[in-house]
Amino acid sequence: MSTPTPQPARITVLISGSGSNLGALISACNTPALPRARITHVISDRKDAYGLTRAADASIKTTYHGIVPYKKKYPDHAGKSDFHDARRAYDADLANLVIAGTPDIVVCAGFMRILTPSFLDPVKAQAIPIINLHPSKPGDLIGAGCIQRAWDEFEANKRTETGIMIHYVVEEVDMGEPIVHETISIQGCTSLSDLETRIHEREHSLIVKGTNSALQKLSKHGKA
Ligand SMILES: Nc1nc2c(c(=O)[nH]1)N[C@@H](CN(C=O)c1ccc(C(=O)N[C@@H](CCC(=O)O)C(=O)O)cc1)CN2
Ligand SMILES: NCC(=O)N[C@@H]1O[C@H](COP(=O)([O-])[O-])[C@@H](O)[C@H]1O
Repeated sequence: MSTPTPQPARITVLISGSGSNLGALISACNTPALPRARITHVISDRKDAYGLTRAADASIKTTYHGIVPYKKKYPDHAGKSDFHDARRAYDADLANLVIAGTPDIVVCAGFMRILTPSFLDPVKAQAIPIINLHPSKPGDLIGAGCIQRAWDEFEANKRTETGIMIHYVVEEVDMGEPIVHETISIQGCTSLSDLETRIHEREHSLIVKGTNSALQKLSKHGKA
């Protein structure tokens, strides 16, 4: 009896912006860099994210999942500044959206929302790993705006390098186990834009390498 051909790994990608890293993943699918893989769903929290266009142009299912209806349904109470209830309801519905697509893995590629346990727990219960691209070395800069902060510290002679990493997503933001990471020298950059270009160029190969590494780990455990 012949061995059945393994089905391609199903990838869901979360985005918020241009989607150049999504584009790198789309181009890499079913090449030696990312074999037997296909992106089956792209979800954005921003309606104007150009990444949605990149996905549609590649005939990939897209969903816009915005926060505004949740903020309207759960108005802030007692001055809760970061709208806990709205965020939890948003994340619970995002988890349902993701799970319905039966992915083998979720990749955050410039997804600019902090994910709460209302998302993390249901997805983890389905044994779906979540990984994230972050423009910093492990344990260095945390959160949004890290490229700007690295540039500001370089200009203040407080650092000469930064980095990029792909890491597993856990509740503590940007503190999940690194999968792959690279150090990037800032020396020679003459502007923030220079540094952003240098970082983006290196991210596009790292996100493919990190996604493939996470999928290989899954297949070793017979999950993908
Ligand atoms: N629980 C986790 N959620 C997310 C992680 C993570 O590691 N754990 N990684 C991020 C991506 N990310 C950095 O890599 C990141 C993105 C956004 C923010 C943030 O402060 N977002 C604000 C909203 C900002 C905005 O609307 O412009 C917020 O959510 O209040 C921090 C880190 C993906 N999520
Ligand atoms: N904290 C997360 C974060 O800052 N992510 C950053 O968002 C950009 C997405 O670019 P893209 O939309 O062109 O792929 C990337 O530079 C990535 O490092």
